[in-house]
Amino acid sequence: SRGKNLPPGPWALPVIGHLHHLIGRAEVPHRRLRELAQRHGPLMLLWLGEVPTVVASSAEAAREILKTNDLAFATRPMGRLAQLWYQASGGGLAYAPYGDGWRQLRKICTVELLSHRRVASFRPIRLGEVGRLLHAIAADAGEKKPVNLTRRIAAYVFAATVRAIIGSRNFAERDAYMQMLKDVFGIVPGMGLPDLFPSSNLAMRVSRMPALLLRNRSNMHRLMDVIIKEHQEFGAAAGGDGKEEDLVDVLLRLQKEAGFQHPLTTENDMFGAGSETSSTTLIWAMAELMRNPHVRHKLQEEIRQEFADDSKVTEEKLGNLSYLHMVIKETLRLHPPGPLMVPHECRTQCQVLGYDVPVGSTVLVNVWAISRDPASWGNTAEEFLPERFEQCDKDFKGADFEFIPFGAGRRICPGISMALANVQLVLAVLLFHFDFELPVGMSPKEMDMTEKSGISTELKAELLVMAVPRFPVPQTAE
Ligand code: HEM
Repeated sequence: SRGKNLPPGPWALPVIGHLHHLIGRAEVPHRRLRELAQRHGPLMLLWLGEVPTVVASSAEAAREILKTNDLAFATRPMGRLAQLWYQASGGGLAYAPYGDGWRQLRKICTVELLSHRRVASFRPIRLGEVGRLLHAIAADAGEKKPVNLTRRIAAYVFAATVRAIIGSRNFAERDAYMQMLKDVFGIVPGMGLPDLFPSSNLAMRVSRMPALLLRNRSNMHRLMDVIIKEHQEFGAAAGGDGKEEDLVDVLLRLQKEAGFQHPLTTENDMFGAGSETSSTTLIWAMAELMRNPHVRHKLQEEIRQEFADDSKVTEEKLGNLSYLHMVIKETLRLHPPGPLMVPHECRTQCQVLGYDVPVGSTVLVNVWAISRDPASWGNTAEEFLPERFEQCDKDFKGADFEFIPFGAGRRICPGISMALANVQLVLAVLLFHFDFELPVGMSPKEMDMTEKSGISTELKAELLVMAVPRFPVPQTAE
């Protein structure tokens, strides 16, 4: 650090560095990091065990990292757990080091897998699965029992994602796969012992995470291998029977056509990044709507007016629902599923807010703190107030860095269209077909909104509601 102007931070201890400020605390890491930033400033340097970690907690700091110095921060830190998870595949897309391999995968993702055209081609899948979701809720309502929205929504998103990726609902051991994904997503990146003390073999041996990751990795790969073999044997779905290609078909085709080395390593990323984040967003949105009945009623009125003549929701008209879009933005502002984004790493010497950022340091952007900063959002920053988006035209590309739930710059989330297609549709159909109430005896103010920490930050308690059918649920074609 000699001669360097390093970012400030709280007091540190030998060996563990600043870990005592984070570990063993009741708060989830992004909340604790905001408290520290309020005392030490919008750019801090923390030693998390052996790992120098720079934490950005203001829109200005985020802009300098993700725009001004985008290239210097374009890579990801590959901790020991990520190395175990990805092994020879080199980081899938989400953890690939910046370079040709990442560029190739990223292009495939944006042009082939997650383009607007591809997302539109999955419309029949979404409609089919949304039909199942509505029927399941109608059945719960018929029996006058509470609907477990957390489970129902997670099952919808997972099924829609599985079908987009493998082309079928028939996925051997799908519940087991879903649970394995949940376990893996429960690990906060960079916070496991082996990541905090990468030079220590003892850390690797005493942590239970390596065994959990290895077990889940080999089971998930075994299941995916069966699917890939089936696709190879029976050919692409698009081969003549008029069915759209699924994502495994596309990857296999590209690998054959261009001899790519990497493509087949992205499918687990797609399952994880695609399903956990979208279902987390939907559950937070429904929880906020239950806590704020006036917002729910206003949104319901907009949706019912738009679709009154059709007696069902159609995707083509979702673009007309301006209040729905405000509700989704407000949900992602207060509850970004990745509150600390996905970690970046500093590759070359550079300055942020006038401080020198050490080469090789892990960089966390506290998106959660930034999107609740009163300097940008005023004294209502902690409230759920979708109308605030009426006055400002913030989009998801993070132009002013006050609102970056999908990140920004080169590594911005490539799945925005896919995520929004699911979130918009599910919210619109639920609120069109049903009225929702909290179970008897529970008031909106009493709802437990505690967060559960993990790669994506979910609502800790399961969301239980009473559903009352208003418009008949359509028969699905399936
Ligand atoms: C509401 C839903 C979602 C949210 C809030 C979200 C958020 C994010 C964030 C914050 C990042 C890191 C950006 C950065 O480091 O600058 C990211 C990366 C990524 N997301 Fe998403 N995401 C969502 C849905 C999806 C979906 C549906 C997919 C794909 C099916 C997806 C695929 C990815 C991938 C592959 C990356 C890594 C990109 C790279 O490193 O180049 N995400 N996402």
